[in-house]
Amino acid sequence: MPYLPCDLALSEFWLVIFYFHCVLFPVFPIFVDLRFSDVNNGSLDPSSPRGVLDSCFRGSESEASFKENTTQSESPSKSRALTNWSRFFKLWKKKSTKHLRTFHPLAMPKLSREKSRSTREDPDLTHIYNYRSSLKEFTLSELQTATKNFSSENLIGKGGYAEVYKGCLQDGTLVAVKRLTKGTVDEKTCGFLCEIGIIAYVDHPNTAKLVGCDSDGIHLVFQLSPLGSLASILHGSKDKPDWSKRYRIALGTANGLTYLHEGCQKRIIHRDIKADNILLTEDYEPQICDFGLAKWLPRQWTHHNVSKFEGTFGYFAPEYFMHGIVDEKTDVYSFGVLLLELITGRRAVDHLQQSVVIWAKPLLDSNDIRELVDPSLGDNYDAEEIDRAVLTASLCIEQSPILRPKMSQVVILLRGDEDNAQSVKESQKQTHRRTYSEELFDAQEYNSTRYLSDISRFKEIALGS
Ligand SMILES: Nc1ncnc2c1ncn2[C@@H]1O[C@H](COP(=O)(O)OP(=O)(O)OP(=O)(O)O)[C@@H](O)[C@H]1O
Repeated sequence: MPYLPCDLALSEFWLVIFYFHCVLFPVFPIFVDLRFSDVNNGSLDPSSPRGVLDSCFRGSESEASFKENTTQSESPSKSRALTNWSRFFKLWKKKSTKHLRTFHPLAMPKLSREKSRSTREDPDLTHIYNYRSSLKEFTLSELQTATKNFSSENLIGKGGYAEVYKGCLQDGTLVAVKRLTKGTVDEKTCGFLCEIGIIAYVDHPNTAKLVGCDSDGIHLVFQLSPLGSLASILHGSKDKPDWSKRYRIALGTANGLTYLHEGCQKRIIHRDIKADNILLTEDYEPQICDFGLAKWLPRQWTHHNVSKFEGTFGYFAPEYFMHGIVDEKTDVYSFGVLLLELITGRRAVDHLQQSVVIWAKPLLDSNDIRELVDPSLGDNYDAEEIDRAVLTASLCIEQSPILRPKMSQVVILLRGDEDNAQSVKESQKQTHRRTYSEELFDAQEYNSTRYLSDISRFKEIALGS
């Protein structure tokens, strides 16, 4: 999977976007909304663990919020989305009562600050241990013993920033030891603190379980996920999961994301939802991992602006790659791409660098379920679950964020939970709260053709194809 390097800095990226707009779409000045929207600078919430990490990040990014504007205009894409919503409610009436065991994210207890038992001197780690007194501190030699000195036979995963080794602790517990490999010492420390600051705080059955870390700050120790990542079983093995497992993975991931967005005391945007970052327990319960790019978002901020493009091409929401905007809806978009992977069995971007969104969009619009569904599933799937998943995916990848559901609505949509149907309907009727990115898209009269063409152009530039 092509990974967009962090060194694709915003300045270079704007050159690319400038090229789009000057050469391809000269009539739309892209900066217009940035200048004319009511943008206020926010400040870091000192109570957030991100505040602890402030010094690492201050100056590299900016955050902004704006006054909400409730006016909106109809666009072809909005009416198509409304059709999707009404298709969904029709489908709902057909009734599906089959429910998988799920965890209600909002039912999870919220973490409270416990009195620090830590005597550690590092203030950042002490702060983190305040949240999770159960975290263990390992010595490097303990981790070396556990992983057979980080031998290649224990290497189970490699990402853009880290290598992950299988390990066995002295008490027999199997763990995954993530060793940060890329960057300078300062960058590694930053990455480590950023990830641990969030992963130590979250606690949900559908998020990865941190066991501890080392005192040098370059190793994170997680519970081992015996099946590895979703990417490895969906794309890397002949024994692909059947539909009921895929459905369980979709629902569990949606629950985990709902918890991050709506169930935690702080809003957490993951920013790198993809098949490689969904780990699986032996009963195919998904666990979201890799919080290296995750962000806290104070409640009063509508969005966050990034100055560096990080993440994985194929999962980027249009407002992210066009304007660097990050909010819950950028995660919803990535989840929609993940859902398409589960339905179609295709990669977000395949070896021919074809995007699953570009491939699936016409089929989603014509509701061509037969063509969409992974041929390897044959007819072995629950048609109602597939219908719900297809509709949910098409809503999640809407180009305009306002038309994408919130993650809690995604859970309701996927479950086909009749009891909550009314509340989703009601929330759809409510006045839409416009986000900054929606203003941008309306101003540009962004349409489906331009959306697909921008994705294609971006793909060409990012992947050099
Ligand atoms: N707890 C775990 N159990 C089993 N395998 C794991 C575990 N954690 C990570 N892995 C494997 O290691 C891979 C890389 O891990 P991770 O995504 O955390 O690294 P990263 O360098 O931060 O990746 P990215 O490039 O996406 O930022 C995962 O895709 C997965 O295959």
